[in-house]
Amino acid sequence: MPQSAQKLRLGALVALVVGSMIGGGIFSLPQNMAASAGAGAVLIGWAITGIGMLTLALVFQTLANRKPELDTGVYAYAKAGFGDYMGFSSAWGYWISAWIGNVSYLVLLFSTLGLFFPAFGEGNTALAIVCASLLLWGIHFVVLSGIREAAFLNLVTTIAKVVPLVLFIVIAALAFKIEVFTADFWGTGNLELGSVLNQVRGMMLVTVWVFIGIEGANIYSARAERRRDIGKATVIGFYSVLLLLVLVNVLSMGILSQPELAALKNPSMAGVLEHVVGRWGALLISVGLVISLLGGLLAWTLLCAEILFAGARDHTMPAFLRKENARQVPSNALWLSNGLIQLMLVITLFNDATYLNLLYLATSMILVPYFWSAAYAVLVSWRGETYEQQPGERRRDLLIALIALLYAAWLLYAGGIQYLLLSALLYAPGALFFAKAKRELGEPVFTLPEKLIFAAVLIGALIAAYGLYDGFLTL
Ligand SMILES: NC(=[NH2+])NCCC[C@H](N)C(=O)O
Repeated sequence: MPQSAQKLRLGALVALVVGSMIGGGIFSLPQNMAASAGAGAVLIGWAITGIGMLTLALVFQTLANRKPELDTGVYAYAKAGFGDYMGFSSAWGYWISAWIGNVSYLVLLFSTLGLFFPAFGEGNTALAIVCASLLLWGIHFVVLSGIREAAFLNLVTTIAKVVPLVLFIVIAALAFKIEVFTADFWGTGNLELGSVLNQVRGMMLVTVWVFIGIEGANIYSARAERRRDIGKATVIGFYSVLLLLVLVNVLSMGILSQPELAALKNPSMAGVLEHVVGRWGALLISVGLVISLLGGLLAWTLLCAEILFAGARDHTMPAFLRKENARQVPSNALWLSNGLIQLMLVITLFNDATYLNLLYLATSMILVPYFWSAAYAVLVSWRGETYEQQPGERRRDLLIALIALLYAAWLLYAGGIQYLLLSALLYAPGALFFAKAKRELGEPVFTLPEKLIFAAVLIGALIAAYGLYDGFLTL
């Protein structure tokens, strides 16, 4: 929640979008992708992601231009298009995704330190969780005392993440061997991977994870100097980040084989670079990543609180989340978010959940807000209220929104039933908050269609709870 009065220009908005997309994901991409896909499937997967994410970026652009009054974040689209419960659920899902994402950042941070201090292991050992908790509460009290994101901090984290990325790409391009890349191109040599369709499905959640943050400019749209720049920044940010991601991923597959990549510890970019240049490569990536993650933790902590706070202000969320402390920090929202991060860290310890498991969960939670954003863009261009003079543009926007919607639906399918059920388990308790907010307004909680939807979520949640108890589901 950058709160200075200064308005953001195009350059600053691009930096905001790119900065919110590049956090931890790219640094672990080589292993995360190889865990489920060979080179051929990776190329197909990136093609699907390229088209799908571009249409989603364009959806955010259209909505920023056509619906300027909806500037409180992604959930406002769902609420305007599909009613209060869908709006609430989008805010709830986005918020959960944001704080589970932070849990994954903490695990990745200590996994990175684990490359040098084995006691931290993969970031989920007892020692790692204790230290992660200390860091969590350190950040908590710093934010409570009123710190905001500062331009200087952003500059430092941006340099820290971009320098190692560019260096990696240059060195990896020189070390790239086409024989390595094409050996077992379709992953048939590794029976665990399954069919090509299976491989593509398996890598989909990772590709979404690395793009989370693409909606960043929309969330801060009230602060843009020119409204048109929001959409431009989103699309420019999309292309730059896509290029970096594909290069890091594809070049790695010409350095180590799929099974070798899949066996790397995260952050796997460190392992790949170490293989080429020796130990300093791992050190360089690790230093960049640790700084990037610290910046990311701060940014997403502020955002977690901001989502609940903004929701409480327009009565989507219960009123107690509106409470601010003397320093104008939404303190209840902050305590709730970080309290749940702490709980999740403990669950991570007892479930041996890894960074990869956590990012799958964080990503499946964000699919609902993305889905409703695309659906709302379909609705806006279908109804055509703001398109009176531009039938051609309306047809184009409708087509793009439909593709984005299809992509979002494919993601729900590709993510798989396990994560759908786990998401239902996390969505269901939201109803308590929703009901509280509704009661504060003196309104009935659910409309009839919403009752049916909630019933479906509840059934999913019960199956998931039983599955976790029985052991047929894990994190
Ligand atoms: N802490 C979070 N919620 N992070 C979500 C953003 C993930 C970001 N795209 C990354 O690759 O790291």
